[in-house]
Amino acid sequence: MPGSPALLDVTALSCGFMGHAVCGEVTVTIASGEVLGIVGWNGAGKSTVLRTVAGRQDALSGSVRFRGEPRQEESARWRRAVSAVFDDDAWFPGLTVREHLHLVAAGHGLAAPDRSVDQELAFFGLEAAAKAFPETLSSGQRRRLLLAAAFLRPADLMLLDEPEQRLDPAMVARLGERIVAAADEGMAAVVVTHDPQFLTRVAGRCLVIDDDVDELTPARAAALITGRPAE
Ligand SMILES: Nc1ncnc2c1ncn2[C@@H]1O[C@H](COP(=O)(O)OP(=O)(O)OP(=O)(O)O)[C@@H](O)[C@H]1O
Repeated sequence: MPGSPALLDVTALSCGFMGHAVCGEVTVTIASGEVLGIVGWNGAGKSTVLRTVAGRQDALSGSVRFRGEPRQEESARWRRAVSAVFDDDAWFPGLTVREHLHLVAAGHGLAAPDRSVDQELAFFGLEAAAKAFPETLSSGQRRRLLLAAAFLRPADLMLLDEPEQRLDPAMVARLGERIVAAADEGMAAVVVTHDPQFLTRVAGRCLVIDDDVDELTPARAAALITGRPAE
């Protein structure tokens, strides 16, 4: 809508530890329906930036605004709107895969929780593991469970840190389709990835994180991280 605020407005955000920035300042605006990729070498600061945007660690300086207002990481409004997947899975050891998803469905007040949970179990190929406890899952199955929980709940914005990690190629392709479909319905996403194919499949724009932070097209960013010239 003309004149309406961006969904997410990141301005001169400096991210790091103990007062030291790990990368250049980030300034970017994201609208509903946009998918922003983030790439960069190991240790460049991608996860630190995503965690800072999410409010999981304090910014050194700069701001993050959500729907035109300062993002308050502890507010129910922000947590209701934002679904995040980081590499820090934590489970209730006594709950099965299905029960974890039911917990998420109940927490977000889904109208038809049984059907929604069944759909995500099917989409993420977890039907056979529905009665398993997390500790008995493979690392890829645990990642599938994290993603199933993230997609089960409603979200206006998804923050995904290397979501393709540990997934088999068929699941990576399905995940890409799922992100694109969600964006087509208005969800915005920020996706950190090392996978050039996945990047160009899902992202409409891309930030390259380094001492300076630049915005490139996903095709150019994919060429950069694979070390070949862009076509
Ligand atoms: N808790 C921490 N305390 C201090 N420094 C940290 C901490 N976590 C990460 N760092 C440092 O911050 C820098 C950026 O780390 P970050 O995890 O954001 O990189 P990344 O781009 O996501 O890397 P990768 O591609 O390997 O996942 C690295 O030099 C890392 O050693």
